[in-house]
Amino acid sequence: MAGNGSGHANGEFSFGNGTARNGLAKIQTHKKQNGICHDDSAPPVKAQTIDELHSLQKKKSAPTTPIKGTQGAFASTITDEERQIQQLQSISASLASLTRETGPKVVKGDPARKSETPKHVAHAHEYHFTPTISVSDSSLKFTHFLYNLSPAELYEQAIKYEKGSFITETGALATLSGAKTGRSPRDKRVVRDETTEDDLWWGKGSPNIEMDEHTFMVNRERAVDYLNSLDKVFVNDQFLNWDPENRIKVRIVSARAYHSLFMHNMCIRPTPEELENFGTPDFTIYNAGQFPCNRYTHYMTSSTSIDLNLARREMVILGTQYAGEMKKGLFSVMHYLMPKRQILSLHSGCNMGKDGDVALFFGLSGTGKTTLSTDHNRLLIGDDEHCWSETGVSNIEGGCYAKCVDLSREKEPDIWNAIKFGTVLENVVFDEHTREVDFSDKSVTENTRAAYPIEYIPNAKIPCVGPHPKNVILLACDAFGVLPPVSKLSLAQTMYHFISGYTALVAGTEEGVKEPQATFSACFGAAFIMLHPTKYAAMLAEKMLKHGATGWLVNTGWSGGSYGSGNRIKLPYTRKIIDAIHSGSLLETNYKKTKVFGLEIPTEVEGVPSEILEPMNTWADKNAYNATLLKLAGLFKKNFETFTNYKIGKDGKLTEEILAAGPVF
Ligand SMILES: Nc1ncnc2c1ncn2[C@@H]1O[C@H](COP(=O)(O)OP(=O)(O)OP(=O)(O)O)[C@@H](O)[C@H]1O
Ligand SMILES: O=C([O-])CC(=O)C(=O)O
Ligand SMILES: [Ca+2]
Ligand SMILES: [Mn+2]
Repeated sequence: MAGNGSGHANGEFSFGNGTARNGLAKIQTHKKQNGICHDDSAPPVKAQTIDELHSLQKKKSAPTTPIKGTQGAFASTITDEERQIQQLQSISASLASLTRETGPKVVKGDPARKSETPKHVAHAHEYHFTPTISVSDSSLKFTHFLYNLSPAELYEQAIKYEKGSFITETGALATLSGAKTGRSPRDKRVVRDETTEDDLWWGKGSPNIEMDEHTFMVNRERAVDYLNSLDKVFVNDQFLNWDPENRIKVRIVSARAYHSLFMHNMCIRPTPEELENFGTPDFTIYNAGQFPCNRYTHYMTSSTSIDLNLARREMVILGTQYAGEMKKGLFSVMHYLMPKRQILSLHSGCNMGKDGDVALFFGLSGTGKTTLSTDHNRLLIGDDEHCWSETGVSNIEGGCYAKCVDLSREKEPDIWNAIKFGTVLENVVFDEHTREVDFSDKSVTENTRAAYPIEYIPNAKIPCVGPHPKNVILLACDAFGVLPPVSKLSLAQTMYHFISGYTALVAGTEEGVKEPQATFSACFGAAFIMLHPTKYAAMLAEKMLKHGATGWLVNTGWSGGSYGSGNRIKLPYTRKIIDAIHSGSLLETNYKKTKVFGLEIPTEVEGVPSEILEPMNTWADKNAYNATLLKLAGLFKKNFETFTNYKIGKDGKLTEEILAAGPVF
């Protein structure tokens, strides 16, 4: 008040007609002077101190279910207090150091927030769990855990404690993933034991690099000790798979609010009721990504290690903070668990037309699964990971993970609009003052990403399930520029291309890849599959046959020359092609067969210049085109050699057909 007025006991101020000594209008302190006074007639706050005022600001989240036991005979008799204690025991057990055979002392809540806790909820923070054995200094310490925080709470944690966290102009949380801005497939390890020895795919081409159980425990201990040494850890209890019969409960223990918010967005978010009855998770991730693994540990070849133990149902992350490791680590787990139940797990996007026609979009990183499955005219079931069961398709995740490089509002409006409060923006560059994001800036990485809950896409199909697919679209980003923009595939060709999994890997998603290069990745996701590719291929063939799905190969890559001389096919053209597949009109048109690959290409597609449908037309140098075509065909052939000794399904005939469906030259 000093300098421009004087307080009055009743808190009213007004400017009168008189002039004060300093020449300013004299302040009158009378009540209600002809409406020129401030309308401050509300009663004052009911607080005597600042702390009390702050305690009024927050109220206890409404209990979602009344305390059980008051609901009659069918309700369980467990009290709120017992439930809290069970949760503490469960989390202490998760964080147990197994050599010491004891969990840490755990306390729910933020250690920094104790004084701010409203009186009436303070008791909740007093619940803690103390195990009986204590053998070292670390057991004298409490580990605070922040359990399934809301996005708003996670924003506060990130901004307060994590360097590189900022709110962007549209309300997203910009974060940095540290030194690693893509996955590290060479640092992934899988425990080889009696079961996995026989079940999993090992050896050449397989993503499963072995480690033994003991080494896993060494790394697990390292991660758990690191996490327990912190002031606090984040715990997310969530679900995978929208198919209620095959839902998996996952727990993610992490050190960063960024990781917790990422998984909040990417996994399925339980309702408060579901959370109350969560119980023991089916799978647990220990993300100690800020802390390296010990290079002197057996099997370790760098300071990064992502370790999967299927028997223990656990994953440990050391030495990388790239959040995609968690998402794709869980996907690997699903690639093991689901086929055991005769359910096919797929690295694909999925959407559905208004008439219930479902399309799958397979493709490696950067080929367009997210971009093309996010379609304003169709319902989005999911952008990256699905299951195909006897009852139809279901999304594994609760969110989308879109590439943001060169994102534009015009070309991808739904993704653009999803970048708002709650969305995690990884490694993007923004204006330091306005916080406007520059999506063309690749200073941190080319692999910039947005992770948002699926309901941020306006036409998301919730629950994310649908009937059996009608179209199976294989996306390839062909850097050689010789594959046609679209071709119709026979079942054998679909299998051939599915097993081949060709693309030009777009820079950035995997560490160390700076330029696009030709890649073959079985089932369009060799980095995530656990069984031999032919197992998934046989299931896909069987399902496509049974449900009459049509296969398509769509090149979202180069036209008019290879990478460097030609250009990437325009997104609006690809969208027109996809529209024609969905509508069924592409089945009606005329086709001709290409040389070498034997692909059926349409002579016209509405909205697409016909001359680009035949790649040779777009190349100025026809000899160069032919040479490049043969070069790519040779690469396909060489890649497929490793599969020629395998039988696909029970049918020897299909295997022969698949082998014959490759390039002939
Ligand atoms: N013709 C095209 N078709 C599809 N995408 C295109 C095309 N031209 C350019 N793009 C760009 O390619 C990128 C495709 O990335 P997208 O996020 O859809 O990949 P993804 O298959 O979902 O990969 P990931 O599995 O890594 O998430 C987007 O940035 C998109 O704008
Ligand atoms: O895993 C990632 O980082 C991104 C992704 O979706 C993929 O590579 O398929
Ligand atoms: Ca994607
Ligand atoms: Mn993916």
